[in-house]
Amino acid sequence: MLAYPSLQDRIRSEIHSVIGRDGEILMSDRPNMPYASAAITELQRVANILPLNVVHRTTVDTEVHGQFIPENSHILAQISNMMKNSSVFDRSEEFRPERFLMADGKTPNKTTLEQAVPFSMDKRQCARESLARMELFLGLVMILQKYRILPPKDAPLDLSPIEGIIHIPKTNYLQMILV
Ligand code: HEM
Repeated sequence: MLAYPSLQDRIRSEIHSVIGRDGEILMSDRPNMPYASAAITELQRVANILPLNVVHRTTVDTEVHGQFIPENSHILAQISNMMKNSSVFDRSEEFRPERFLMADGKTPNKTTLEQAVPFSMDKRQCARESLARMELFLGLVMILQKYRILPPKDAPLDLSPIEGIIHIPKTNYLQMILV
């Protein structure tokens, strides 16, 4: 998002129209901020912190789309791969929050949303997904309400992650401009 200041401006104008420049953000404001919500989903799609899911195991012989998987197989689902390569994500390398909204710019797009699965899916999906989603929403809104974030002044922006079990951002000395 840092690489797209105009997109930040669009989110900020949505924030200001709902809670103003100095208002306090509440979770009950989220339904009125469809663009900010879509931008967070897009952020998690393109910059997912978990490159691979955790390992699962089949407890019975299983078949997925005609592919037989015997009992006791270890399964490592590639969440990031799905979010990059699913056919519902048109021009998937581009950062476009609009892909999670219908043409009216407000209604959530169920087709794309159901393929954005940073928290995995079904019974073992992230146990604190709702808490993480709250933290992401409140944190992002509180920052963008007050600041325009720009890339470092004297160095190139490096958005490539430190690779590991989870992806960690590299240090970048950002500019935070009060708006
Ligand atoms: C952006 C933040 C987060 C992401 C992307 C994320 C993602 C995930 C993923 C992909 C799994 C594995 C699901 C599976 O086995 O298929 C998981 C499991 C889990 N997560 Fe998160 N998580 C996040 C934040 C959190 C937070 C803040 C907490 C706790 C405060 C948490 C608690 C857990 C727990 C307890 C499990 C294990 C669930 C189980 O095996 O039944 N997560 N998470």
